[in-house]
Amino acid sequence: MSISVEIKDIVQEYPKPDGKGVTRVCDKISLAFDEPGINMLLGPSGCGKSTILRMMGGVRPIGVPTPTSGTVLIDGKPCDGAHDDAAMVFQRYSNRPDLTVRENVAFPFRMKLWKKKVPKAESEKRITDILAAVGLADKHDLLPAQLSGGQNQRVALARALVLRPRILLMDEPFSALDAQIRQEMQALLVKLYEMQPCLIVFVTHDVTEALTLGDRVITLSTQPARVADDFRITEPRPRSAIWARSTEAVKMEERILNILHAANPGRGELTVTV
Ligand SMILES: Nc1ncnc2c1ncn2[C@@H]1O[C@H](COP(=O)(O)OP(=O)(O)OP(=O)(O)O)[C@@H](O)[C@H]1O
Repeated sequence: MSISVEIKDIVQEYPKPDGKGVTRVCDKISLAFDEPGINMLLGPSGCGKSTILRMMGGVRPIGVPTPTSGTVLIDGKPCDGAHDDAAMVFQRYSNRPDLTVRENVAFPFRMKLWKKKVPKAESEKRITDILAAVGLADKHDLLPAQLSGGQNQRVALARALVLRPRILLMDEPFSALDAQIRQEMQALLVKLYEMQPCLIVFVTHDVTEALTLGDRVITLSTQPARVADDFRITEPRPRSAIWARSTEAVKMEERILNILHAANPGRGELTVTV
């Protein structure tokens, strides 16, 4: 699987709520991703992480030019609107309450584009396979209200991955889950990534989550955001508790926290899970 995503000199300004002028949220952000991998994106609240993720997915807010300047290139071509290379997973799993687990996962294939692209027999097989991979084969005919938060997030993950996206954009997907379920979901994500490698960009406020999952950790500064730090982690996954307490990991943790604290002294939503 080959993939290249380049974010070049992105500036994003949004109109101020009182209508007087604009707020610059992102200031000349440049990032390049040229291989499958799990890329963690951290930064103080409001620095524009979701904005960047949406831009990569070609999702545009109504009435605001996005980006204000700069470009996002996918395989060298400008991404200036919705495209079918990326799938998104959000903190709120946004499953349709009136559809069963299987129908929710099948939902993308109802869209004309995917109906045309993937023959019915193939889409049915993919749905069955991904439901098994996320551990929901026996729950396929339940409704979202009959599932736990973790199970609902499994449905959302399955719905994103059933399309076999080259880019998976994840916006704090596990932050509403309790610690144990979150760890299970992290392990599941790694398993799914190994089965089907793609370019994952994963927004989190949790430094431990970044060090547990990331091949690469990118930290943004406060608004207007710039890339403050960008490093790789070569330790193979799954990463042990011994590694998490190693000098290498502790230094990485301090490196991230120093930037976040400098950006946001005394407040923010930082978490370190022990
Ligand atoms: N469509 C919009 N119109 C106006 N302002 C917006 C719009 N979208 C985002 N913003 C503002 O831009 C800033 C960055 O928002 P964004 O959600 O990208 O940040 P974030 O880093 O993901 O935040 P958090 O960590 O709190 O989720 C915020 O101040 C937000 O209010």
